[in-house]
Amino acid sequence: MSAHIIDGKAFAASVRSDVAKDVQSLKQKHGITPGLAVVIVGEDPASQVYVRNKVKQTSEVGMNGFHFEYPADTQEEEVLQKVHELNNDPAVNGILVQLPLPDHMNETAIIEAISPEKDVDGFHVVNSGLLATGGKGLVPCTPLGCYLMLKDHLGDLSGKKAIVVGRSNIVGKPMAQLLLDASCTVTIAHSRTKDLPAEVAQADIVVAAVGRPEMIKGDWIKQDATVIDVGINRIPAPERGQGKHRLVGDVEYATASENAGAITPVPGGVGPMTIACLLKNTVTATYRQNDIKK
Ligand SMILES: NC(=O)C1=CN([C@@H]2O[C@H](COP(=O)(O)OP(=O)(O)OC[C@H]3O[C@@H](n4cnc5c(N)ncnc54)[C@H](OP(=O)(O)O)[C@@H]3O)[C@@H](O)[C@H]2O)C=CC1
Ligand SMILES: Nc1nc(=O)c2c([nH]1)NC[C@@H]1CN(c3ccc(C(=O)N[C@@H](CCC(=O)O)C(=O)O)cc3)C=[N+]21
Ligand SMILES: [Mg+2]
Repeated sequence: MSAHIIDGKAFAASVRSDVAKDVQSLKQKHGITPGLAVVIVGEDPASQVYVRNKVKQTSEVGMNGFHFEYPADTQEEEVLQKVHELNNDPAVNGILVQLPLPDHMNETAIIEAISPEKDVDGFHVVNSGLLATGGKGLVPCTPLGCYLMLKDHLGDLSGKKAIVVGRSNIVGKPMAQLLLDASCTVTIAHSRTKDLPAEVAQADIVVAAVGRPEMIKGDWIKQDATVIDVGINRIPAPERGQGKHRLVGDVEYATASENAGAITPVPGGVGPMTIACLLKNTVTATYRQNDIKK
């Protein structure tokens, strides 16, 4: 059987249209236009795609976008200064500092400098702490997008066996937390996991966030499992012409589609949902900062 393809692009469009309605109502009833500030240091190619899509969609939903670009050799102090300025700017409701930062910068110090109420990435220790303890913080965009797709496709997740492959602070760990909150039985796999194929084979839900092109093989996937592929890997595509590239996920898509009940494509899966959730978090942050109940 061939898997249902979860259309992240279409789902993201519907999330954005809800966000646009909220933005309209904030403007009309409260005279507030949500503002998202994005800080980029250096030129990571993966980040460029993300930022390009984000800039366009911020204005499409009627929000203000503020962009600050710095060369790779900028001093950390200058970025910290900008973050403090944005923390104190009432026109800015959300702040995102694009990762990775250049090696000479302390990523943690910069993330922790962001006011937790404006941390729309959900990376601040206050927000990860709130997520871990069942509190009301801001949830990281990529895991939130994955979770919304899973809920939309499966409904109740309770009792399902889920595996998250990858344990980064920005994807794997918060993803596992959301699945646990939804009462899944959660396994977190990583580079030291002994028998990854056997672990994956038990899972009703597989979330792949490894960063290695198609490393999760299709024949590991249990019959009818739901597969969420977070990976964004640019690989050479000489068949498209010299020097061309294409995007693939962390899952061997063609073969996984034969076993899975449903699967997210790359591109067109998790990526668009991440941006939609960033806009959603910015609206959520705006409501909370202004003590407005939705
Ligand atoms: N679609 C989107 O919106 C987004 C996509 N991404 C993509 O998701 C992927 C993961 O991102 P991120 O979490 O930041 O990546 P990291 O590099 O921070 O983490 C990768 C994780 O994968 C684990 N890993 C590496 N090799 C193996 C292996 N052979 N077997 C099992 N586990 C392994 C690592 O284990 P260990 O901890 O032991 O080293 C680590 O926990 C990337 O492709 C990235 O581009 C990321 C963010 C957003
Ligand atoms: N502070 C911070 N927060 C992040 O959330 C963050 C980050 N830094 N750094 C980089 C990663 C990566 N990431 C992506 C989001 C969307 C797409 C995306 O829109 N992808 C589309 C289009 C891809 C294309 O066509 O090239 C898709 O998958 O369909 C990609 C990558 C967010 N990240
Ligand atoms: Mg990383």
